[in-house]
Amino acid sequence: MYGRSTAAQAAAMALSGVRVLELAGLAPAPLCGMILADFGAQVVRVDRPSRSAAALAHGDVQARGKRSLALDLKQPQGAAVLRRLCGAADVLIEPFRHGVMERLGLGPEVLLQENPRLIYARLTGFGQTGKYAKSAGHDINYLALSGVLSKLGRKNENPYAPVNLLADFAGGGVMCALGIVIALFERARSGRGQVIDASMVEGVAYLSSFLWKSQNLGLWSQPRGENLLDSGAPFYEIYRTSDGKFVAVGAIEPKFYNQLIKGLGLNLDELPSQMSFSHWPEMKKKFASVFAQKTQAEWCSVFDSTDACVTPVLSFEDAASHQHNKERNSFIKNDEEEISPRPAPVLSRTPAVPSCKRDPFIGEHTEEILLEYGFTKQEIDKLYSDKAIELKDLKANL
Ligand SMILES: C[C@H](CCC[C@@H](C)[C@H]1CC[C@H]2[C@@H]3[C@H](O)C[C@@H]4C[C@H](O)CC[C@]4(C)[C@H]3C[C@H](O)[C@]12C)C(=O)SCCNC(=O)CCNC(=O)[C@H](O)C(C)(C)COP(=O)(O)OP(=O)(O)OC[C@H]1O[C@@H](n2cnc3c(N)ncnc32)[C@H](O)[C@@H]1OP(=O)(O)O
Repeated sequence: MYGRSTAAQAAAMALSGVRVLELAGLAPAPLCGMILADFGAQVVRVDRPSRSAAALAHGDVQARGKRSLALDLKQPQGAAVLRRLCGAADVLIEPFRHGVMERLGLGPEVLLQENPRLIYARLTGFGQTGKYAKSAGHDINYLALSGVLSKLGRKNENPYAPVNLLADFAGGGVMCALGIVIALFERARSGRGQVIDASMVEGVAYLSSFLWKSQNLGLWSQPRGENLLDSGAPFYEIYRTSDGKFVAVGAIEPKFYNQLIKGLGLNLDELPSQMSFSHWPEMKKKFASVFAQKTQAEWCSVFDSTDACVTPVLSFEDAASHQHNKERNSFIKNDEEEISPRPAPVLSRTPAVPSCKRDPFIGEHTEEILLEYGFTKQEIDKLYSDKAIELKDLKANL
């Protein structure tokens, strides 16, 4: 576990040389920037100066591999700095509601006119147009509007939002990163940037294409929580074990189902057929009573070397130390001993090399970034005295 890579590998990462400006936002944009940084992009997070309450309340925990520049965009000099930075950047990630950037004089027309190669990624909940474009919202709202939330949940219960994983991160952060990489790929051919309208409603809806396009297969013909893959089936369910832990069962195909039945010590010939929907509730009760007779570890020793599709439901701590995950170095540790998932997927020649350094403090790299982007020391001093930028301030994050 926790393998480290060399500087040469870091320099050879797939996105090395790509300059990204990420305007600080809540959960999805930081993930998007972190993915790009993990795969080698030079990501600068543009923070509000830490004097403001909004900056203090930020608490970004997805800043791995990024540097921080504290810039007051509400000041004309601050907005001018961002325009100049965008002139030399490849990607801008913008996490505000539609209209915010336009009010600051930093809309796509302005920035793309100055740098036609710029990829301007607008990561929002509802997108740039439509009735809700200017409304506030969070993951749960986007998930609801996509139609997906209506499918999630147990029988006879209200719909259930699985933390903020689906809209914020999968449909938002990851989908936006995909859009950026696609646009970078296209730019290599055309030499031109473009605007990405990454709506989390649409991102999560797109992720759910299988659900939409499989409706005619009868997979979703029952009410929520009574179908094959939404906890209706006894062989696609989570069961409690005798030590209060859980196992996940996903024995869909008959050959795997047979192994499940064998491992549970049941006799296939004495059970209703696997796909007899009307027997599913009764079968769930039977499976639950059998699983309750052994501990999680005991069930693992029954099923680990079979194809019954039974796995332990692991805590974060147990996941990081599980033999399989350790064998693949699936979790990494940074200089502060924090454990987190290794970037995925693994590229054979140019894998991600996540930074081991602690996250940046707000404004920690303001000066070095501005110098790197061609600002003179005098210009930086002037911006500082005008309070348009903030320099390293370790107190801000203590
Ligand atoms: C479910 C998730 C949300 C999870 C959030 C949690 C991760 C965090 C929420 C609370 C945090 C904790 C709390 O703060 C207490 C602790 C604080 C401590 O420091 C750290 C630990 C904490 C426990 C802390 C921990 C965590 O951080 C929390 C638990 C989501 O769904 S996230 C997805 C949200 N949606 C979007 O991102 C879609 C697009 N964005 C929007 O729709 C809006 O931005 C949004 C999210 C609705 C917010 O609206 P808001 O009115 O606030 O902003 P905007 O309209 O976009 O306008 C931005 C304004 O800010 C100005 N501005 C921006 N940058 C600068 C700058 N550099 N300088 C100056 N000004 C700037 C900009 O000009 C806009 O101003 P105007 O409104 O005047 O135009």
